[in-house]
Amino acid sequence: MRPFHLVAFDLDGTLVDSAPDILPALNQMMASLGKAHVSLLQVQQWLGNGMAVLIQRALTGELCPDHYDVSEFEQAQQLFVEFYQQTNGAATRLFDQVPEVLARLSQRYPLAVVTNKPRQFTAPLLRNMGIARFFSALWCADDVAKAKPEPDMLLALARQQGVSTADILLVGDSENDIFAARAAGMPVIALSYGYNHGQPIAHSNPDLVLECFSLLPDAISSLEQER
Ligand SMILES: O=C(O)COP(=O)(O)O
Ligand SMILES: [Mg+2]
Repeated sequence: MRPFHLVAFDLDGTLVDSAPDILPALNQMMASLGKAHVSLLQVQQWLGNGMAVLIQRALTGELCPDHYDVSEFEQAQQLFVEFYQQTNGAATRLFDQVPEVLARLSQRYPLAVVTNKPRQFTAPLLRNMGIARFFSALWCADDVAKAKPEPDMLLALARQQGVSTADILLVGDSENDIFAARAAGMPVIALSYGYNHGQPIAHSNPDLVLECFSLLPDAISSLEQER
């Protein structure tokens, strides 16, 4: 039995379903550039690698956007930032049981958010969803050199909090969370309901896969028992 010292959460697809606000912002961007609309399903499959990659995926229609026009991308990014500022939080919803479980876990562990979302959208969204108060640390993609799947933000969190990465549990929804956790030497639990490029998250071999957030406290206890 070895307790965790901190629990870190991914945001999009783990705590919040944000695709319903990202979709209209992306489609306003596409319309402004004279391009065809994208679908909710596409957005759900393209989320997870941060804002720049999401925009490149929308512009090319491809998950691995090798070739895109750099000046069109820069214009698109400015447009997306402007439009997402207006939609961020409007239709985004917390997944089932998120505030209840965070309230319970926060009695026991310091909690953190580690997200590929830019900070300018993350901080207001956490406040708007009423969950900012549960977190004592926040690391976003633009706070570090490389976003997840690189481990930069997980290592920065561990350094900042003076906690070994092996004593931090990451909770995420995407292979990017699993790869980052593995590279940082962190145990990781995955939620199966989030965004993972249309693939089952079990394929990325997290320590545990859960179907709903309410199962988290018991799952954390069982991982602690096995350590
Ligand atoms: O912005 C994204 O693409 C995903 O953000 P996340 O790391 O909170 O899932
Ligand atoms: Mg996510």
